[in-house]
Amino acid sequence: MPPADSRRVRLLVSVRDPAEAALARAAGADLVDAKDPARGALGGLPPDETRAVIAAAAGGPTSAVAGEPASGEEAAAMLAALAGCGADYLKIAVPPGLDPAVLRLPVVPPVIAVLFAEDGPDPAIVPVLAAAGFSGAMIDTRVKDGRRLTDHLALPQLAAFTDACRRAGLLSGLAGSLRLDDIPALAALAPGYLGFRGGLCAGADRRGGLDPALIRAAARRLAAAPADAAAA
Ligand SMILES: O=C[C@H](O)COP(=O)(O)O
Repeated sequence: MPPADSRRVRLLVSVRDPAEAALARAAGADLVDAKDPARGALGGLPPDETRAVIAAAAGGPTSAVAGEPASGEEAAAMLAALAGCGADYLKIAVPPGLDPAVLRLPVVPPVIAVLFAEDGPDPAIVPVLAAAGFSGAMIDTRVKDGRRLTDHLALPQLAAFTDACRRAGLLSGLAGSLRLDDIPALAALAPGYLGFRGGLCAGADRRGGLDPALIRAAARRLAAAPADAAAA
C-alpha cells in the first residue's frame, strides 16, 4: 500500500479463495484482502488457504484477516498463525474492552486495527492504536444485515475518524456493506481505502461470487472521485 498520506483512495476487495484473488486483481482491486465471508465480518481463512490466496493476488498489495480476539493472548496467537502467510498487512478486530496497549504486535507484517461501527468508535482511540504499534485502523460493520456503514455512523463522525488517522500517521479504511453509490461521499473523506465484499458480489450476497464488472465499476468510480476533495 502507499503511504498513509497518499491522496488517491484505494479499493480493497475481500476474497475467499485463490480464484477470486486473481479475478479481483485483474479487475482493478488495489488491495486484495483474504477472508472467509461465511464466517462473519472478520472471519479468517486457515493459514494454508490464506497463503494460497495471497500468492494468487501477486502483482499488488494484500491483506489477511486474523480474526476477532477476545483477549490479548488470543490476538497474539491469531497474528502469529498468519505471520508467514505473505500478506503485506494483517487485520485484526480491536473490540471495546480490549486494551490496545496489551497487544503484542509483530513488527512485520504491519497490522491494521478493525473497529466496528455498531460500537460507535471514538476517534480518541486512534492515537492509542498508533502508540500500541498499529499501522492502520479501519471501521467496518459487525453485523451484515444490509445496513451500510453510514446507517450506523454519520459522515462527520467518519470524517473525524479519517482525520484522526491522518494526524496519527495511520492508514485508514472504511467498509461495511458499501455499495457503488457510497463511493463519492466516502472518498471525499480521503480514507486510505474503501473496503468491499457484498456490494461487489452478484445480488449483493457477500457469500456469493464476486462480479468482475462491479469491481471494475468501483475502481472507475474511485478513480473519478474528486482528487481535490482528498484532505492533505
Ligand atoms: O474489509 C471489508 C469487508 O470485507 C467488507 O465486507 P462487506 O462489504 O460485505 O461489508
